[in-house]
Amino acid sequence: MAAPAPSAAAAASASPPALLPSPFVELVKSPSGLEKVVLRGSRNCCVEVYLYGGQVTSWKNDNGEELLFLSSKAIFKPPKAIRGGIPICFPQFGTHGNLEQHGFARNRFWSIDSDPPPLPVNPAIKAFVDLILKPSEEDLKIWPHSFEFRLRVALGSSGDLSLTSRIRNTNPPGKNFSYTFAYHTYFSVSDISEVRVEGLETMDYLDNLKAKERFTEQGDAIVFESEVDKVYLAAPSKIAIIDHEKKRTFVVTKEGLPDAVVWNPWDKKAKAMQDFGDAEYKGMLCVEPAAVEKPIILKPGEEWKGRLVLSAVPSSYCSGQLDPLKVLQG
Ligand SMILES: O=P(O)(O)OC[C@H]1O[C@H](O)[C@H](O)[C@@H](O)[C@@H]1O
Repeated sequence: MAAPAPSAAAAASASPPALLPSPFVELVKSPSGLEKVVLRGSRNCCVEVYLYGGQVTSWKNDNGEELLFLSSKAIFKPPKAIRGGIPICFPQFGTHGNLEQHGFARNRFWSIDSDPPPLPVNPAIKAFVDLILKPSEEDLKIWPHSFEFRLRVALGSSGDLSLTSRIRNTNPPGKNFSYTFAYHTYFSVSDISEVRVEGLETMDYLDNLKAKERFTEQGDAIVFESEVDKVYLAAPSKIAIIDHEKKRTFVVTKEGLPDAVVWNPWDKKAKAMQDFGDAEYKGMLCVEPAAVEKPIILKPGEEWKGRLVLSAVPSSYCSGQLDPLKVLQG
């Protein structure tokens, strides 16, 4: 049976400087009392990751502009997941199973992993941190599987943010497990009605607002005029979110994650959420690389890897010069 994951306080006291050897990586206490790791890049580029949830809550570019949405009403206290940034949905996405919505990884305390198994060296990485989550005795009662979930959060020298998840089945022989997963990424946008998403045209999707019924998207880029909650199936590895007003394009690259969820709660649902401002739906959009339709199955000893890379590039697309292929092929 796996040892329970240490609490945040234990993780901090067990964090000698050797755990965070780089001057670009720092463990700090936030005003809420929760601990976060700060990754610093060139100029004002910076990423913040809470040990609570293993959750990225902030990603800033060279100019110090925030690129992720974090609600002004976010609650930084268990058992609620933090509203915004990049919550990790594991071992269940949404209501696709018997666990609580989006699983439990997003409201558990992760630890800093001082000795992770190696990942391919990427010379473009400026600063990174490795976190780990193992199930506690309580977790094993609700999901009776032993696992090691390793998460690397890395800030590239050009300001790209990457998240690499490695999930290993550490059950005894013969005990497979299956799970669904998502990087529930909240992007900050200037005005949702000025945003369009490219890469999901003509894709099939399950509509969460219509009892998960399957439909096919039309041929145009996706725009937003009302509540959206769709799981696009077998989506391409690159998706672009084009913010006309900000003249900014987010490029989302995903590996090992076939699906992509698109969510905006719009006005009515926004009002119903305790940890979300009534009008905040106008300034956010979730595009979530995910594995939802076909659960991932791991045998004991097997490891799965799922990766997300985010970059924010200036766009001149408001001038009508957009070549979608350039965006989608990088
Ligand atoms: O409120 P939460 O549990 O964080 O879920 C927020 C949203 O997450 C996903 O995008 C789901 O597709 C939505 O159905 C859900 O409403």
